[in-house]
Amino acid sequence: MCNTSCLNTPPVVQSFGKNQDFLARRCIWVNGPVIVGAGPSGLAVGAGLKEQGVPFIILERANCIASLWQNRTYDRLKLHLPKQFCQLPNFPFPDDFPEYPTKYQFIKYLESYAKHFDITPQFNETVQSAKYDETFGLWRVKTISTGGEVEYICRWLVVATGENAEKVVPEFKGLDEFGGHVMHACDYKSGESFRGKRVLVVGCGNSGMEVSLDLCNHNASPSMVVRSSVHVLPREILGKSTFELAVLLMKWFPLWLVDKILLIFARLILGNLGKHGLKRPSAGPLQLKNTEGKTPVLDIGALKKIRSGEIKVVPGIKRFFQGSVELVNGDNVEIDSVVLATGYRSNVPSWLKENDFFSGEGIPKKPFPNGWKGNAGLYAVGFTRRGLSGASLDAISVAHDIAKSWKEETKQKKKSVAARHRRCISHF
Ligand SMILES: Cc1cc2nc3c(=O)[nH]c(=O)nc-3n(C[C@H](O)[C@H](O)[C@H](O)COP(=O)(O)OP(=O)(O)OC[C@H]3O[C@@H](n4cnc5c(N)ncnc54)[C@H](O)[C@@H]3O)c2cc1C
Ligand SMILES: NC(=O)C1=CN([C@@H]2O[C@H](COP(=O)(O)OP(=O)(O)OC[C@H]3O[C@@H](n4cnc5c(N)ncnc54)[C@H](OP(=O)(O)O)[C@@H]3O)[C@@H](O)[C@H]2O)C=CC1
Ligand SMILES: O=C(O)C(=O)Cc1c[nH]c2ccccc12
Repeated sequence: MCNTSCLNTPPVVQSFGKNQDFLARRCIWVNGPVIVGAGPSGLAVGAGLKEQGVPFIILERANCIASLWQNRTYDRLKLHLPKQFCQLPNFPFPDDFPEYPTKYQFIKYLESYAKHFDITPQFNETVQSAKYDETFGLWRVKTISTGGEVEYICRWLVVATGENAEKVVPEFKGLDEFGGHVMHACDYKSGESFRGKRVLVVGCGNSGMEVSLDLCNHNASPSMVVRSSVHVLPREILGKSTFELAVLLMKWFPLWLVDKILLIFARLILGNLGKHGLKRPSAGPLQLKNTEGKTPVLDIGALKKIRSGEIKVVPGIKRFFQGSVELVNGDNVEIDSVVLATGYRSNVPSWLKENDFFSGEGIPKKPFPNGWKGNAGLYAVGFTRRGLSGASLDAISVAHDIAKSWKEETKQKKKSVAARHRRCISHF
C-alpha cells in the first residue's frame, strides 16, 4: 500500500483498540513527512528531501503527477512566464525548450523531474482530513482511495495542494432554465466543438481571455463578461518579458513605482483599453496580485480580437433565460453555450483541521516570504501567489528545514536506542 521505497522502515500497520475510528482504518506510521499533492510544489519538496536522504510519501488524489496541467487545462496553453521563472530547483529545462514552453513540454519536464529524483507518489488517494494530535505530538492524516481508508501518522505535514485546487462555480439566476451547454474553463480543451456557436465566456482573467481567443480561432463567436475591471499587460516590453522587467525593477524601486512604470508601458503599447470595455482597477497590477492574488492578464492575442470585435466585451450577468442571457445593462444576448472562466480556490480549509496558520481562504496568513512554516511540523508550499517561482523558493526552504529536524530527531532516536541497548547489556 505504502510506497516502501521512500520509507526508512516498512509501513507499520497498527490497530488502536480503544478508538472505533482507528479500528476502521489501516494505520501507517511514516518515518518522515507526508506531502499532500503531487503538483510542481509537492514534486519540488520531494526532490529536495531525496537529495538530503529524508524518506517521505506523497499523497495525490489524481491518477498522475501535475493533474492541474494534465487534466484541467486547455490544449493551446503555454507558460506565461519565461522558462527561467518556471523551472523547479536543481533540474533545468532542456536547452531546446522555447522561451515559453507549451503545456505538453512542461508536463514532459515534470515527468522527467519525478523520474530523475525517483519520486513515486501514491495516486488516487485523497486526503480527507489532517489533524495534529497534541497528546502524541504527531499529525494524523486520513485518506480515502479505492483500496479503502488509511490513516498516516507522521511528524511533518507538507501542504502542497495548490492555490487552484477547486474550480469556482458562482450561482447565476436562471442558469437551470438556460438549456445550453455549460462548462468550467478547467474542462475546456479546444474550440473545435464550438465551431459556429455563440459562447458566453464568464470572466476576463488569463483563462477567460485565452478561451475567448481560442474560440475565435475555431470560428466560434465569444462574448466575454467583464463585470468589474482588469489589468491587461503586454507579455513583452521592449523585447523583454514584462514579468522579468518587473522582477528587475523591483530590485531598485518600490512596488507602487514599478506598477506605474508597467502601466505607462502598457498604455504606450496597448493604447487605451477603456474604450473596449476593459476598465483598469485603481490598484496597480503587482499590488493587486500581492493583496488579492488577482493575476494581471498577459496578452497573447486576445486584445487584437477585442479590437476587431471578434471577441465582444459585455458587462456583468443579471440572469439567464432559455437560450439567452440578460446583462446588467439590460441587453439580452442569445447564446448557445457558457464557459465559466471564473477562477479557482484552495481546498485546504475543507480538510486541514487547523486555523492558526491558514486563512479561511486556505492560504497561509503570513505573507511571502514567511508563509512556508507553521507550528508543530506543518509546512505549506506553493501558496505565495508567485506561480512556479514562488513554489520553488518555498520548496527549498521546506525541504531544508524538514531535513534538519528529521536528522536531529533520527540522531536522537538512534542515541536513545543505543542507550537502551547499553542498559539492556549492563543488566546481564
Ligand atoms: C491554467 C493555468 C495556467 C498557469 N500557468 C502558469 C504559468 O505559466 N507560470 C506559473 O508560474 N504559474 C502558472 N499557473 C499557476 C499554477 O498554480 C502553478 O503553475 C502550479 O501548477 C502550482 O503548483 P502546485 O503544485 O502548487 O499546485 P497544483 O499544480 O494545483 O498541484 C496540486 C496537486 O494537489 C492535488 N490535491 C489537491 N487536493 C488534494 C487532496 N485533498 N488530497 C490529495 N491530493 C490533492 C491536486 O490533484 C494536484 O495534483 C497556472 C495556473 C493555471 C490554472
Ligand atoms: N498561460 C498561463 O500562464 C495562464 C495562467 N493562468 C493562471 O491561472 C490562475 C487562474 O486564472 P483564471 O482562471 O483566469 O481565474 P481568475 O481568478 O484570474 O479570474 C476569474 C475571473 O472570473 C470573474 N468572475 C468570477 N465570478 C464572476 C461572476 N459571478 N460573474 C462574472 N465574472 C466573474 C472575475 O471577475 P472579478 O475580477 O470581477 O472578480 C475574473 O475576471 C491565474 O493565476 C492565472 O494567471 C490561467 C490561464 C493561462
Ligand atoms: O499565472 C499565474 O498564476 C502566476 O502565478 C504567474 C505569475 C505570478 N506573478 C505574476 C505577475 C504577473 C503575471 C503573472 C504572474
